[in-house]
Amino acid sequence: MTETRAGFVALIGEPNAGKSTLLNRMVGAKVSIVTHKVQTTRARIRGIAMEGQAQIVFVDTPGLFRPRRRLDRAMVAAAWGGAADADIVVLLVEAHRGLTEGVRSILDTLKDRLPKGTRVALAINKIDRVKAETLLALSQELNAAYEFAKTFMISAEKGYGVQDLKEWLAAEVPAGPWFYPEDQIADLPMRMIAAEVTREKLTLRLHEELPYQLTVETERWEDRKDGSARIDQIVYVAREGHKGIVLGNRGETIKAVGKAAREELTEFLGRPVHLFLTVKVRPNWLEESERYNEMGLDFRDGD
Ligand SMILES: Nc1nc2c(ncn2[C@@H]2O[C@H](COP(=O)(O)OP(=O)(O)OP(=O)(O)O)[C@@H](O)[C@H]2O)c(=O)[nH]1
Repeated sequence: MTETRAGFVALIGEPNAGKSTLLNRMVGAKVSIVTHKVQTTRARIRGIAMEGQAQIVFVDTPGLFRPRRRLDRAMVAAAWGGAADADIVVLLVEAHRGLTEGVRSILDTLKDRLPKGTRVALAINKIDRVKAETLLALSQELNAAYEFAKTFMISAEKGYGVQDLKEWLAAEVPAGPWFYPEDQIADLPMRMIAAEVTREKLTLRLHEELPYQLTVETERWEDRKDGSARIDQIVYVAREGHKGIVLGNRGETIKAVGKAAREELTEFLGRPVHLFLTVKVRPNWLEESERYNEMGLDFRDGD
């Protein structure tokens, strides 16, 4: 039996570089809604891909751009947080835009901030939009600006080169046990999506009242014979007092949140959903959250 491998890979690049498209190609279509949520929740999202005996856990970071407002700074910090935790970083550069000022500033930040020894692969994306000569020149220019571990020419949209990149990542992640058992991977994205939908509805409903130490986990997911899905989730809060806020007067807040989340999930899944929400106090939430954060199972806002 071959040895198992597992590691974290951060996809970085300017906004619109194609990170979500690439992630979806490597992980599967199911995460697309999660990455769409990045824009609204500013959460760090991960998807998981298996390649042979390797488990690749992707960190899809919010777009890296020059910080202007305070919020932007928080987003950029969150993006770099993801990159610094990773075993391997993949920088996506758009073939038709080339070495832009934005890419230059990312390269500078990589030199300054990335822990020594973290390998960075270059993926020149959207190669379907340019001629071969342009590509070679661009690859040389970029490799002169940074010492990349490897250069890939890909089209995330059309799928060119994506398998090569995935196989390389699989070989590069450290040897070691998988972070997730194989049978959990299949529905993990769906569980994450479902938890994120409820989290979003809570945010919309509670605004600034929202206890910031709050997390939603999908405990159980049952696909029923009649085609519907039963989803059980737990909303964890850190204090007894927070429980009252989330429940609301006579439970009206949690009921409204559950209804809104159920409607969105029903629409997304295209079949009836029975959603059951329970609010629980978990005082040691903070310590645990670090663990969950590491595993990519948590969706708190970045600021
Ligand atoms: N022609 C072409 N278009 C692509 C390719 N990959 C991605 N795109 C398009 O580029 C646009 C941006 O792609 P996304 O995957 O959303 O980019 P992103 O990096 O996740 O963007 P942010 O979430 O804003 O950071 C979309 O319209 C994609 O369809 C490609 O290989 N070729």
